[in-house]
Amino acid sequence: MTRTDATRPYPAAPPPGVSSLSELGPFRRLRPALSLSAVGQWLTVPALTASAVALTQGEDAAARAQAVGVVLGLLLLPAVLLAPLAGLLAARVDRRVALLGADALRFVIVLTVPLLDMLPWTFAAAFLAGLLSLLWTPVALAAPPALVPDGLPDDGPGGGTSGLRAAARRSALRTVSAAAPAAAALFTVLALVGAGIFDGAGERTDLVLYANAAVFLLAAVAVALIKDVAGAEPVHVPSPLALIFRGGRGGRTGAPRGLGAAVTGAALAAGAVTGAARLHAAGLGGGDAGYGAVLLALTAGLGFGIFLGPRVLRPFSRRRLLGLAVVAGALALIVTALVGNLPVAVVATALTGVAAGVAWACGTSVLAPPADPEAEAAEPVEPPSRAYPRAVALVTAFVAVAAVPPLAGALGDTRIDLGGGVYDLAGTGAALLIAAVVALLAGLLAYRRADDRRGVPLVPDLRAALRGEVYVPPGEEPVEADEPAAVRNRGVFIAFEGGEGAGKTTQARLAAIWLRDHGYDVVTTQEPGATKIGMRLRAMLLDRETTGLSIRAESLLYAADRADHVTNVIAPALDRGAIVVSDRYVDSSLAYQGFGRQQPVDEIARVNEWATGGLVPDLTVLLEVPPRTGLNRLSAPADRIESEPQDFHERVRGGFRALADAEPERYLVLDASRPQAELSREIQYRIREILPDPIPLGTEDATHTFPAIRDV
Ligand SMILES: Nc1ncnc2c1ncn2[C@@H]1O[C@H](COP(=O)(O)OP(=O)(O)O)[C@@H](O)[C@H]1O
Ligand SMILES: Cc1cn([C@H]2C[C@H](O)[C@@H](COP(=O)(O)OP(=O)(O)O)O2)c(=O)[nH]c1=O
Repeated sequence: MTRTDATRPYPAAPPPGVSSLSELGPFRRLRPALSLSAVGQWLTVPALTASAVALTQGEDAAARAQAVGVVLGLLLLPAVLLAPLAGLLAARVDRRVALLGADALRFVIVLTVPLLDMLPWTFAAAFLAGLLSLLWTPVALAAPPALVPDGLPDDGPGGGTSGLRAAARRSALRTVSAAAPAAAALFTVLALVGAGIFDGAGERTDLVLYANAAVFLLAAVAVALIKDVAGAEPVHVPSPLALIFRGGRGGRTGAPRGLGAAVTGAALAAGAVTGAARLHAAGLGGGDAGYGAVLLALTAGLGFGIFLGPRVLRPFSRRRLLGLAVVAGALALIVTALVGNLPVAVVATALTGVAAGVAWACGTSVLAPPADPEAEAAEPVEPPSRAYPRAVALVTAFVAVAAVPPLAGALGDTRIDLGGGVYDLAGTGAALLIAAVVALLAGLLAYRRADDRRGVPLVPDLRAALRGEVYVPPGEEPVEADEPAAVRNRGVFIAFEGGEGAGKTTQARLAAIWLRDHGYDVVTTQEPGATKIGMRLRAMLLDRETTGLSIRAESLLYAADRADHVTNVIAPALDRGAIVVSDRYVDSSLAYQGFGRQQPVDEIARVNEWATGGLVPDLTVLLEVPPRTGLNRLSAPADRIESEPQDFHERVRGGFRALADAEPERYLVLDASRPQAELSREIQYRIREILPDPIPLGTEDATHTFPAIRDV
């Protein structure tokens, strides 16, 4: 059996020479400095929010809520509107100067907030801090990989310079993300200390702000002490709005079905909690410490969810889990909204965080795998496959944090008479409830769109997954191999069709390589002649010496080849969960023997349905090329069919087109005169939509092997 480790391209042990990242002195020194900056960056969020609340102390609830919304919105606004500008700046300025400058400026800005003690300056500080974070983040993510020297020996997949750079990039990402719960914890501690020392809310907030400024100062000093942060190089930061505008299904981002809805739902739930947390916690008697606890629950939950995403309920489809996670997160948010108890709100928020993290992990790793993992590993900042979901998450979170607090203020507290008693629904609770319902709808939409086990009931599917099994609905148990009519497979069947020289063989091969790189069990095959009998049939069919073969006999011989092919190659592979990529299938007979030979297409379709037991591809890629262009591409002497006149090939082309037009959702029609690389990228995007989870995840535990990978 062959084991593919392609989904885990980085070896545990780095190559000799430099055996781990921690042996790189500059990297060792930079990491704590970046950690400090990142903690400062995250701490700014609750610190400035608390400042806005303290500065609006005498005002009514709506004005305070509005101030919170403005601070949070301004913190995120630069990332939404000015991302490409930050990329340009980051590319112009020396990395060390950029890191140092961002920390020093943030030190000054945060320090002046308690000194000036004015709401407009708190707002301005939020915008400026957001702007500097936008500049700092791409530089901080690009700096660690740049510290790995060129030319390290490459003694394995992912080893050497490129392997260590990828590891450094992931380490930088972890450093920045892990700082969020650390900052929330620090804020909670500072709030508790402040509450113990000071009576006034203003002084307590000042303590947090001074501490925040001090963290930035320490970070700036730490960066200043490092001499060897490499210089600048181009950093591309795509505009989130442009990405979303272009995005969606079939857009250039190639976002698969359901991903946008899922990320919107998850980010809405997380953003709404972040926006409402300060006021909601205060309403529940929690003050700043309660606020910190909610933020800690959310951020730690998110991190845990991202870790859990690929590991939880392994036999369960990740695509199903994606929508379910969003729904679960929304339900937890409803609990936060309706139950007026701080510990319950903290626990429910942790669950919302975990669910959002699981959704993110499922969405980005399974639904949007990188088209070219190696190229993405080399990306200094953001893998392109993540750019679209990240843009959706950012813009949704922006809307949520900015809109939920003023919405809560506008709704105000409501007293509902329940007959026997009264129920008090806080304004924040009502706003969270609205956000939760929208997130719930987004989750249900994502579930509908991304589900790859439609028709399989959810509860038994979940129960089986809890037992570590894949649920097989009654009546769909594996059946005898010689009965293609009853193929009950879990795999995916992709056919490549088109005229002579269209590039079917080339693209089928490239698609198979790509799929294998992602750990899928792939069987590549072709018609006619994939089996022993098939080879003899192929010889008869294509030999130019074969003369006088009747059209019906020709059709039946192709169908006979296909029947053998399905029974002995395609069906067994699909039954074991493999992805079958076939160069030609039934459509070739319909196009060549039907349209080309001008025979009744429905009769040929009937014969083929019987021969194949009705097995239809999940996706047919039709490569369209003018017959003359295609035939000119071929180098070998023309076979019996290729030697047919031009108008025969024109009819074949028209036939393929008619078949695709009749069932557009099952076809991907491409102009095959375009460059190969472009075509294969489009094919990959489309294939992603129909991919199941990498089945080895489940099977691996049971068998400790991946299903065999073989070419037929
Ligand atoms: N998009 C393309 N543009 C130009 N040449 C191509 C393209 N795709 C394939 N080819 C070339 O055309 C020839 C036929 O390709 P092949 O994949 O064997 O076609 P088919 O299997 O459809 O007959 C090969 O030499 C291949 O390198
Ligand atoms: C599968 C199939 C192929 N054909 C023809 C098309 C091709 O000319 C030939 C298959 O030869 P092949 O060399 O495999 O063609 P290509 O590389 O273009 O895919 O058989 C039919 O006429 N009917 C069919 O059902």
